[in-house]
Amino acid sequence: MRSFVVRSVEFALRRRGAASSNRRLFSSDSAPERKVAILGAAGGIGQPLALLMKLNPLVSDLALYDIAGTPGVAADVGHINTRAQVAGYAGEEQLGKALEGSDVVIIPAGVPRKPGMTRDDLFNINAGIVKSLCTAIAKYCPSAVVNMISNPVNSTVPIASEVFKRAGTYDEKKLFGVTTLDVVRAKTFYAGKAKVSVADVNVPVVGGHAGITILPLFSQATPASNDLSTEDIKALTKRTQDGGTEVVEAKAGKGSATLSMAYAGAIFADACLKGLNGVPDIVECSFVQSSITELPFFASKVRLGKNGVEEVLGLGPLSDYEKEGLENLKPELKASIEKGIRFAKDN
Ligand SMILES: NC(=O)c1ccc[n+]([C@@H]2O[C@H](COP(=O)([O-])OP(=O)(O)OC[C@H]3O[C@@H](n4cnc5c(N)ncnc54)[C@H](O)[C@@H]3O)[C@@H](O)[C@H]2O)c1
Ligand SMILES: O=C(O)C[C@H](O)C(=O)O
Repeated sequence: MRSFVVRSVEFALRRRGAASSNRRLFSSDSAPERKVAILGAAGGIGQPLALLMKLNPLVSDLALYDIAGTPGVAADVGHINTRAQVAGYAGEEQLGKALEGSDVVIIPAGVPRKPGMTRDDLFNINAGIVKSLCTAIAKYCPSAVVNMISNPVNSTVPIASEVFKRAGTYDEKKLFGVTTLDVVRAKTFYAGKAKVSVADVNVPVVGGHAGITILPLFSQATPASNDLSTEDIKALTKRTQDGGTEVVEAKAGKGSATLSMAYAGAIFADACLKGLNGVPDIVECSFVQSSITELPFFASKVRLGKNGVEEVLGLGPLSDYEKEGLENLKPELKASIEKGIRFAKDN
């Protein structure tokens, strides 16, 4: 059972982007040492994400940090017989130790939505949490790649950029808003509707990570489907945009997506690690500093490499419906970005 689970996860992770010649190079025996820290590791996302990162053979050290509860999570996950050495850190006084030497820091710390809330309603609590965690990152591991999961991502990423700028450590190539869950959802919903194998599907999702700022580009979905009507595409777009709310409502007050988010976070962190390790042609969608539109941050396909972002890829050809969606999302995304920047400057 153990080897089946580990091999399945290893296979799934390697299948995504690593050429077969790289498989041996990045097996657990010869992969470079890589430390990954998860901040918020005792939470709904943090715990399953800790499990998935412990199963990733590219991770040599896994630091699990939260305000409380991490010694138990670390003891539990640490008994799994895979490569990563696990350590739990609880409380602010242990944050520095958790971060020191990290190559990748994943941040799912903060409060999740309840039914009736928008992601922006989380701003007042999560902005301060993200600001203090990023201040510590700037101090203890200024060169780390940062994967921001905490909502509202459209504002928390700009907050992080301002904190790093103020500390003199900002490297735009190393700051990522994790929008992989939007891609995961778009792939699942498209495969179901187009009746194609979900394992073969690709759908870029651009813009941001909230409501209409999430813009799936089904006109670029592969394999292409001629069977989908305009109404089908509109319904798929709306379901992808409302995917988070669908989960929040189904959980009825017990939080938002955790398991699918942990999966998405593990896929994105794995892509970052592969990029750092020099695996070629690693492309994922992410919310990054960007000049492909007039907005300073934007989610699009990004090529990952040894320094983080190697190239921010363009939008490609858009349908008229997508062009309209792009124009509609800009005012909301701009306001969320500016709100984050203002918060960081004023606090
Ligand atoms: N980017 C995405 O696609 C996406 C998807 C799902 C959820 N989220 C967001 O992720 C965040 C976490 O969601 P969750 O369901 O895991 O919530 P949760 O409440 O289950 O867990 C959050 C954890 O963060 C910890 N925490 C709070 N303040 C902290 C601090 N200062 N330092 C370290 N840890 C701290 C809490 O103790 C808790 O363990 C939310 O903001 C949610 O909206 C983002
Ligand atoms: O919807 C949420 O509040 C959580 C997350 O952003 C999601 O997309 O599931």
